[in-house]
Amino acid sequence: MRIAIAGANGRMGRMLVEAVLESADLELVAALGISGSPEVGQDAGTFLGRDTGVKITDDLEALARAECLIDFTRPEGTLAHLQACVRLGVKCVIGTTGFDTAGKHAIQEASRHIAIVFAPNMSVGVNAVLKLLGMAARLLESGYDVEVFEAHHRNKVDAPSGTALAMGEAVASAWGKNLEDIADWARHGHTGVRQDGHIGFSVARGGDLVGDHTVYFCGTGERIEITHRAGSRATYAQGSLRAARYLARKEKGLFDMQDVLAI
Ligand SMILES: NC(=O)C1=CN([C@@H]2O[C@H](COP(=O)(O)OP(=O)(O)OC[C@H]3O[C@@H](n4cnc5c(N)ncnc54)[C@H](OP(=O)(O)O)[C@@H]3O)[C@@H](O)[C@H]2O)C=CC1
Ligand SMILES: O=C(O)C1=N[C@H](C(=O)O)C[C@H](O)C1
Repeated sequence: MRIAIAGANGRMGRMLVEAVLESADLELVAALGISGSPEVGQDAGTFLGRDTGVKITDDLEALARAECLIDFTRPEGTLAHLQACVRLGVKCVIGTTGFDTAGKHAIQEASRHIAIVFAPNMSVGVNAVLKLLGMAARLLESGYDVEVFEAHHRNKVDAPSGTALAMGEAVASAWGKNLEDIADWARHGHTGVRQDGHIGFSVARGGDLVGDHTVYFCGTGERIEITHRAGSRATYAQGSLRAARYLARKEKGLFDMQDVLAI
């Protein structure tokens, strides 16, 4: 399968370039960077000391060479790339987080024309946790306060993480609620007592932390903690390649990692 990678000089982009180069069934055919970035014009494998023959380019027409784009950039970048994918008939794996409602709607709209996997976390472990959370939330609906905590590296720009939001949504949906209606996004000063049935969020940023998520179910005299810790971005890269291979069999439609993993 012919793969393009957007944000090829980013943290995830580099993991993906390396993972594609190491896989026997995938071929790197294009690497996108943004205009003005010092890496544009360099070989996509320069950071590995390798010559791949694929130069990082800011020309979206390079996508025409690919069957599938893997995009871990920023919402505005992903949406621009997605327009080119629709025009050129290229499938898309979207790992970018931080979309607003209009952005999510644009992805849904694009999926009427091309096949897309869109997921805030590509790791198998996190997607298994999302399933476990639905079960825990149903068992612990009454008498338990749910709190979602996430911690990431100092360069992350969106909060709470897309994964933390998906975890909150998994609990809210098991309770038959909309997350927006029951989320406590932050607390500061005289907050008053905690409201029953709400989901609290808290966020830490520091150093090079890859990504930790914990959901607490706090009851009387006990608490349950469901935690996922990522030790390396390789887990996201491998999940993304799995998503691209899944799309090889799809013409159009919007899928998530639960679809890819059939869980
Ligand atoms: N779904 C998942 O499993 C995961 C999702 N993510 C998400 O992926 C995204 C990227 O994360 P990460 O790799 O750490 O971020 P980085 O900042 O390391 O990389 C972002 C890349 O996108 C490029 N970029 C920035 N703005 C634009 C734009 N407007 N248009 C096109 N390209 C742009 C950057 O170029 P330059 O450096 O030149 O500015 C860089 O190459 C985030 O939203 C993050 O939350 C991250 C890990 C796992
Ligand atoms: O920015 C990151 O690093 C990560 N972002 C994703 C998110 O927002 O959930 C996934 C993972 O936690 C790493």
